[in-house]
Amino acid sequence: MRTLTVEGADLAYGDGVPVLTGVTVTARPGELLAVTGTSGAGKTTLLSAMAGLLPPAAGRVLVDGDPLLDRDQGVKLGVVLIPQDNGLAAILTAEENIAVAMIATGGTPAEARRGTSTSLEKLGLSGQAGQLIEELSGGQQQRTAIARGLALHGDVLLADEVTSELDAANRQRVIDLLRAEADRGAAVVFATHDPEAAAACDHELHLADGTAILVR
Ligand SMILES: Nc1ncnc2c1ncn2[C@@H]1O[C@H](COP(=O)(O)OP(=O)(O)OP(=O)(O)O)[C@@H](O)[C@H]1O
Repeated sequence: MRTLTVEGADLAYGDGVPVLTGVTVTARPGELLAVTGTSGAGKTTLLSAMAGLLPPAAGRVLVDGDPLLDRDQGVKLGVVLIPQDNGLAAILTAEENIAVAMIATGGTPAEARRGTSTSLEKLGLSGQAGQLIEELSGGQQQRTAIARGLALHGDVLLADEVTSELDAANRQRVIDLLRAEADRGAAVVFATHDPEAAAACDHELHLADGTAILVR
């Protein structure tokens, strides 16, 4: 299992003013790290950098001490991102979305079949396996994206606002599943607006006014 470290990172889009400056934080195997902050504080920006999608303007993102240079390398190193906008293909079914992702990351068709059905079941979506994403509710789509993220068995799991459209029971189910990922040994980073969800994590990094402070 791998440790992801952000070291003195300034994060910006193009030549713009940095969204965050001097971010230093470590996501450790077996732990849940909440990333909190108001809308626009930079949670997605930080998770994008942790995924290898946004190279820091200054500082570094390291996976087990090696610089993370791009998303392809992130995927190879087992850094899984569940994006805020779910990132699912609308014209594929729930099970196809998961199977495609598993096969693209080296799974065999048999593993993809098993992994798809197990992960959909964990999210209470066995009955929706064959439905097109565009036919699912917002919360069902969000749960499908989580099922896909879990099926990839990442060493690092980055979950961006993945409970925003869920009812209380499903929100708790997802928090329990993220905890189970940490118990499996993954380093889990969970961006959330929800104070109760943040309280369920081992540590909390709070983003405000362009800086990141580890409050717990
Ligand atoms: N692709 C982009 N290009 C330029 N600026 C961006 C881009 N994406 C985000 N930003 C800016 O970066 C800042 C932080 O946005 P970000 O999406 O990281 O916040 P957030 O904390 O995830 O917000 P929310 O809780 O609303 O999802 C905002 O001011 C936003 O306008």
